[in-house]
Amino acid sequence: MTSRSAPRPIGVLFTNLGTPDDTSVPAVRRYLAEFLSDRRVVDLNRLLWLPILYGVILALRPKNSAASYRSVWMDEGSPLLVYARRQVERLQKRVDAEIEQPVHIALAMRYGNPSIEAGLRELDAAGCKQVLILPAYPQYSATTVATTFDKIGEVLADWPEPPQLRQINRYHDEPAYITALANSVREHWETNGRAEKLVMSFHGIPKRYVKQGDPYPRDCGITAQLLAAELGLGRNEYKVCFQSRFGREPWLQPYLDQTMKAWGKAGMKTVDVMCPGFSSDCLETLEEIREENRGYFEEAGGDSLRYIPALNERDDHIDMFTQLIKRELSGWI
Ligand SMILES: C=CC1=C(C)c2cc3[nH]c(cc4nc(cc5[nH]c(cc1n2)c(C)c5CCC(=O)O)C(CCC(=O)O)=C4C)c(C)c3C=C
Ligand SMILES: [Fe+2]
Ligand SMILES: [Fe+2]
Repeated sequence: MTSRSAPRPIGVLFTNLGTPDDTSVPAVRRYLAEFLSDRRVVDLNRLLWLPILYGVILALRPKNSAASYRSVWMDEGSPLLVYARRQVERLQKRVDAEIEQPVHIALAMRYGNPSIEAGLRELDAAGCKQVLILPAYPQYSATTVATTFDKIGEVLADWPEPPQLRQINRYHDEPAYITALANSVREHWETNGRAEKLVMSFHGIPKRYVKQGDPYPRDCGITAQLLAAELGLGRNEYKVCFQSRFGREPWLQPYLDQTMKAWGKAGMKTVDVMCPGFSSDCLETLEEIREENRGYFEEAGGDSLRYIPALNERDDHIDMFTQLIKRELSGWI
């Protein structure tokens, strides 16, 4: 520091995927159009994909998706955004208490609002010349993390003096993250007892992306192994599955929906399902797991699928983010 004036604040851009602004069909269509036009998400040739996207998907899907969003919407808005806001609010308090230098945390979503541009402008207005990017995805995938960095680069390409940047690519094996996950499972077991199996369900991606080099399933496997070891689970006591398949090509397997149907049919009575890849509850956990997959399991003969909530604004989750930020800011603070 060359000047003796008050130190400049350091910025943290805390990001997640994004969600529609409301549950109307036009708002969901707007969100899906932005999301599904991203080449990192759907990499098909534009001449092939855009007619399918605009002619078929955006004509049909928003109506069903809007109904699903309505079933999970909270008084304050979309769960993903509500939990992300709470995380940032709590994290800001913790960072203020633990780091002497001012650190300003801004929330931004890759698609929709608050946008990446709005988040970067908020940090700029606060005087941040150094910014740490923290995508709230524990496991790296080009479809989530890389596209966030792409968007930040795209926005900053128009700025005369972009801030100095650092980025966090993943935190899939952070001891504090594994501990927080294990705590959430143990608390669930204390209240509900233990089901016959614990399922760790991760969002899927097309297998083809993995063949092209996306390391995402490796990150998921490491999280799962560390968590199983922390909980003392044997190989037959848990299973890793992948959910949220989209389109016709093969995605990562085993598929959660097929597993739930098969287990219900085979006579299993209870199953606990958690989603260690989702830092916040959202449509994919609250609707797809707690409603849709519970239906598959129970209709096939199971008694109950019990969903273990995401880490959301838990203290141990905020502790983990605080530790991560402190470590990644070393040399700046
Ligand atoms: C089309 C391909 C998709 C890829 C690849 C993909 C990867 C991916 N997504 C998440 C996290 C989330 N996805 C969410 C919703 C969602 N995902 C897709 C498609 C792909 N995701 C769609 C079309 C949707 C929208 C909902 C729907 O219409 O079914 C969400 C929830 C958003 C919310 O508003 O609550 C999250 C979170 C990860 C982690 C990931 C790759 C690892
Ligand atoms: Fe997704
Ligand atoms: Fe889904």
